[in-house]
Amino acid sequence: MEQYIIKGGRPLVGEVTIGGAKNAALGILAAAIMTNDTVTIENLPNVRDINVLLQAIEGIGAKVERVNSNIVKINGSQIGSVSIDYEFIRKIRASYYLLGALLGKYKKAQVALPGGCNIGSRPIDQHIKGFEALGAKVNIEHGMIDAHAKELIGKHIYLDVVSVGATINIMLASCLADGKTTLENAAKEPHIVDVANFLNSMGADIKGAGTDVIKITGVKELKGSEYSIIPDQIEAGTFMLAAAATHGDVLVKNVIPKHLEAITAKLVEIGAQVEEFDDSVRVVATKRLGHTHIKTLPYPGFPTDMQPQMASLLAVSKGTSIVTESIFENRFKYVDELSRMGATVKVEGNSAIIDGVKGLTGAVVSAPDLRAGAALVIAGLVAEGFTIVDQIEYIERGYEDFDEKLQGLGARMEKVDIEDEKAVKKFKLKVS
Ligand SMILES: CC(=O)N[C@H]1[C@@H](OP(=O)(O)OP(=O)(O)OC[C@H]2O[C@@H](n3ccc(=O)[nH]c3=O)[C@H](O)[C@@H]2O)O[C@H](CO)[C@@H](O)[C@@H]1O
Ligand SMILES: C=C(OP(=O)(O)O)C(=O)O
Repeated sequence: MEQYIIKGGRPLVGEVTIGGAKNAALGILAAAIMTNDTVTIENLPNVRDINVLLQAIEGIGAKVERVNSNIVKINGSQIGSVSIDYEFIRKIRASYYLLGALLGKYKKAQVALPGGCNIGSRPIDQHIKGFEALGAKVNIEHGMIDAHAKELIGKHIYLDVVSVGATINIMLASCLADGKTTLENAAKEPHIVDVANFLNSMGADIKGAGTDVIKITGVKELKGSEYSIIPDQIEAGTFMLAAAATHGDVLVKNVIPKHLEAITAKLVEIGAQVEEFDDSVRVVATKRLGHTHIKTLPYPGFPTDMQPQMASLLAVSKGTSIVTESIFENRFKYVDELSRMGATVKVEGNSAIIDGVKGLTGAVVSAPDLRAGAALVIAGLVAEGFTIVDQIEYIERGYEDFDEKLQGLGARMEKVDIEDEKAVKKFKLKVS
């Protein structure tokens, strides 16, 4: 087990390059097994969730060749099983995409119920509603979802809630169905568009991704493709907020500035400077920033996956901010940890009321989930003294080389073994 040790109090300065989007990559890897040809995927983030999904795909017989840490070739022609029952697959959310992909290709699939971050109850009724509308029978037994159909037939499907996962899953299953599927009240996140673009590059016929009505005309088969995944909006946003919180000056490279608008707008509102270039953004903060109110919403609203990191920034900004979480009911688990570092935050219902303090002090804290973990690292970078963040396996689910990228911006932090007291002492000596 590893942990981060951080000596805070230094502005982040320099350039950082953002990797491929985890949440697009998960849908794309599942889609890749839907053809019997070879698919090459570039700009794949080398993070834990992706590696778990690749192992699952290999486990059912697909050929997975890692060309390097960010390029993979996948061939799904030898898939011998449609049953994914690995203990580890339950740890990731996106295992559910194998349901849509296998159901679309083989008209049957059995996948363990998904895991992912424990940020709320996270039902999958809309995925099931979509599969059933296409003609599948879906049963849940012994922790497994079983879906099968004689044939899948395109339908008009209206999602009762805007769901990223259900939108992608229904796109996956319906692109090999007979006839046309119209998906209304679809999610519009950039990763939805990326998965649709990838499927179209394989020969699918999907129109309207990025709007709330997606039309999918089924095709007989999909073919091989070479595809590069879009940059990770959330990784980029995390570095933008870390730059602002530490009063730094960071050029965040390899991004699509349009995808970052909700974050940029809030940063500008509280007094940071944000300069947009073609494929990078520069964030500069020279003084303590101001307060604002945030409400998480589906894209293009403020992303729930940026809510904890924004709370860390507002915890050290001037004035009172209110952060309202409207997507998941249990996404404030980091608040107690932030309070241990001196933040003044009170949770009332689905809002956190943050009274900004001048500074934080380092403490030993635990990452309760992926983005909350990133938020605690931001707090540690700001805090006076040493912060230890443990349970970093959550952070590594979604951030590639997080410690190394932050070190590249001047952060004094290291990843050390939790048992290795000498390493902690050595780090403390080095930075004192
Ligand atoms: C792997 C992945 O891409 N994860 C992202 C995905 O999660 P995920 O796909 O799980 O999130 P959804 O967009 O599906 O969830 C949105 C809301 O809809 C509800 N809901 C969802 C499905 C369903 O069948 N029934 C239902 O009620 C959820 O409880 C939640 O309140 O989108 C979330 C919202 O942007 C992000 O925080 C996650 O990082
Ligand atoms: C919540 C997240 O991931 P998952 O849906 O895989 O738990 C996330 O990426 O912030």
